[in-house]
Amino acid sequence: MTARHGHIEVQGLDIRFDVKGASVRAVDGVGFDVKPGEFVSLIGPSGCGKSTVLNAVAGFIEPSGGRVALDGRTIDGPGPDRGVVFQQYSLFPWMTVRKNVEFGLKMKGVGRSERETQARTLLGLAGLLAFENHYPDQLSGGMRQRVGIVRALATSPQVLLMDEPFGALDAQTRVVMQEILTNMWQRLRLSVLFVTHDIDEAVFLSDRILVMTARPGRIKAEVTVPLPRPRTAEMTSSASFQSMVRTIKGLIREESLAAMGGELKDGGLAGLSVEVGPQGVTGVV
Ligand SMILES: Nc1ncnc2c1ncn2[C@@H]1O[C@H](COP(=O)(O)OP(=O)(O)OP(=O)(O)O)[C@@H](O)[C@H]1O
Repeated sequence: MTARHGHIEVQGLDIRFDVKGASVRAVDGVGFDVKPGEFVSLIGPSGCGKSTVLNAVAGFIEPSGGRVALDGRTIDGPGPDRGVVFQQYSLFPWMTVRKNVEFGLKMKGVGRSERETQARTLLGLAGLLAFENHYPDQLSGGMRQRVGIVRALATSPQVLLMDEPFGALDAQTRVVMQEILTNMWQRLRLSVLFVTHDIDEAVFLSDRILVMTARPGRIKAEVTVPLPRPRTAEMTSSASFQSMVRTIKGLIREESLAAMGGELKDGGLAGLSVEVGPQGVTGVV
């Protein structure tokens, strides 16, 4: 199945925030697109503006300049064509798993039996059907986040926007969740914009990775991931996987160092030299 909708276009995106009366430039002239059915990750040093870009595509933040569009229409607010998943599980604790998934459908006016069928189909795809009548606090973190993804998918969005969705999970659960997500994505073929700090995760999941500069965030590099699909855990130890991880790590390291240099300057430490010995930093002179 080929997706025909879900083309995200970001052109010349500038975003500034007012902080204590001063204008802080978070994102500066960012441009990229996500083709229908493509999986694209945004990665970069902390504070470079990844979440800000994603929030602009979600319609939660209004751009200070530039344009964000979905299928040719300028985005001017949140909408059911975009499902969003955050790191914090935002499930309603008083609703069962299935009722949580059905919520968006109910808001759209979908009838009871159709809601139930759609929710159960997606829960089955995520391996959660046996838990449909459980409450969120009866589930593990990984299961809760799977429900969060299913809930975001329930209204059949054209685009899934994910901000560090596995950031709160332990390493093993995270790997399993990545496999589940890549399997679900392959069946549904909707466009995904995925924000992460985890380079291995970005390479494992993505068709393309956009590496951002330190703040103000721009696109520093675009890395295409040529690994075949379906992706398997074994691929992560291949030479080409590891080489991509090294390349991206190098790009982010340059930016993290640049950002720290800036912070040192901002803190009035410019001009000082750092002495580095075999045990690490030994003094500031
Ligand atoms: N609502 C806001 N008001 C003021 N400044 C903000 C706001 N949201 C973000 N910022 C600033 O914009 C910059 C980019 O933040 P953003 O959260 O997008 O970065 P990020 O790359 O997602 O960071 P991290 O990887 O640490 O989550 C940061 O300097 C942040 O402090």
